[in-house]
Amino acid sequence: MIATHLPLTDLHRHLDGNIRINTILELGQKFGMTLPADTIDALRPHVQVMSNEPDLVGFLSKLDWGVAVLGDLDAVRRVAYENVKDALNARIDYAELRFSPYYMAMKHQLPVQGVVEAVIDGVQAGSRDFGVKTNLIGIMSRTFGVEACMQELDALLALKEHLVAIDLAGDELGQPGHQFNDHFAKVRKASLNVTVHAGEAAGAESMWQAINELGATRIGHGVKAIEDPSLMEFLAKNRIGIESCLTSNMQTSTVASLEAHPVKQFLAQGILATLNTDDPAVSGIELPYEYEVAAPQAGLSQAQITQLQANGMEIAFLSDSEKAELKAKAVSRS
Ligand SMILES: O=c1[nH]cnc2c1ncn2[C@@H]1O[C@H](CO)[C@@H](O)[C@H]1O
Ligand SMILES: [Zn+2]
Repeated sequence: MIATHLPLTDLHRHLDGNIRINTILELGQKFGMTLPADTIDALRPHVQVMSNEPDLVGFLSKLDWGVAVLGDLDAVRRVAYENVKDALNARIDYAELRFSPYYMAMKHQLPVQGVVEAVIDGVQAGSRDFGVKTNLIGIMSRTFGVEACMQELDALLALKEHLVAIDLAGDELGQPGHQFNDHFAKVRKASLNVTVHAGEAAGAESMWQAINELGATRIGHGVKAIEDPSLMEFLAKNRIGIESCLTSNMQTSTVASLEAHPVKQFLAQGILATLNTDDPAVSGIELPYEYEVAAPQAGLSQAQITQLQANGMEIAFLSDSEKAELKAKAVSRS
């Protein structure tokens, strides 16, 4: 269950992994594109994971149609705006929405910095209209290599005052973190926070690299920490947050089952783990499902689930006063 006296956060949510199926259909039509199907039900298996994928890369291919229909910057703005409405519908009080402008720009060769501007615009409008507090995290999509990521980073840093952090996502096995040391030196110089997808497809060494070389203070997924007791200790002691995404981890075959997910051990160790969605539309889930169905299936007690929710406020990229304001609001409504 979700505790109403605490703010509900989603700190790991890809807005380009959360494009509504009917929006994909409408935009596909608008831009005269041939989609693999022309009804919601027939399109679903092309854009949503229906049964677990064999690996991360198989899972990620399900995001491709959503970004392929972004034919102009208005389409980007629409998708960003709808994401905030979706967050409201999921009862989220504070969302950190992340996006990869290069990936979103790719199919129709949109200007990458224009995509960043359109996302900022759409999310600001959504936040205002729907009353959900949001921040943005810029993603470098490692899948497309070192140079594309540098271009992507430059477009993001040009608008850095609208971002709270930079992330590295995509093919962790094919494009290991050490290739991105220079990129993250720039990120740190720009005084942005660092969160990195690590320990999802690759092992604990990828998490050590993200922390020690890239400067990550939070880790996306981090499932493989369980293989390294010294890393588990380090995460707890140094308050490195873990953004857990239970259903996603099953669908990418990172864990064999929810029961086998290490999030319980993370909490037992005192690690600041949190519950998040990853790619809601692609996974076919929302945050309440993760709290009410996935977390109990992962063997978590109500007290542990509430701990995960409270941890969201600990590791959010917010100032102390912003956190205090969100907490006071939650207490006053409960
Ligand atoms: O679970 C995930 N693990 C790694 N990368 C991901 C995941 N979900 C989405 N992306 C990646 O994030 C970018 C879009 O925001 C894309 O690069 C997509 O492949
Ligand atoms: Zn992710």
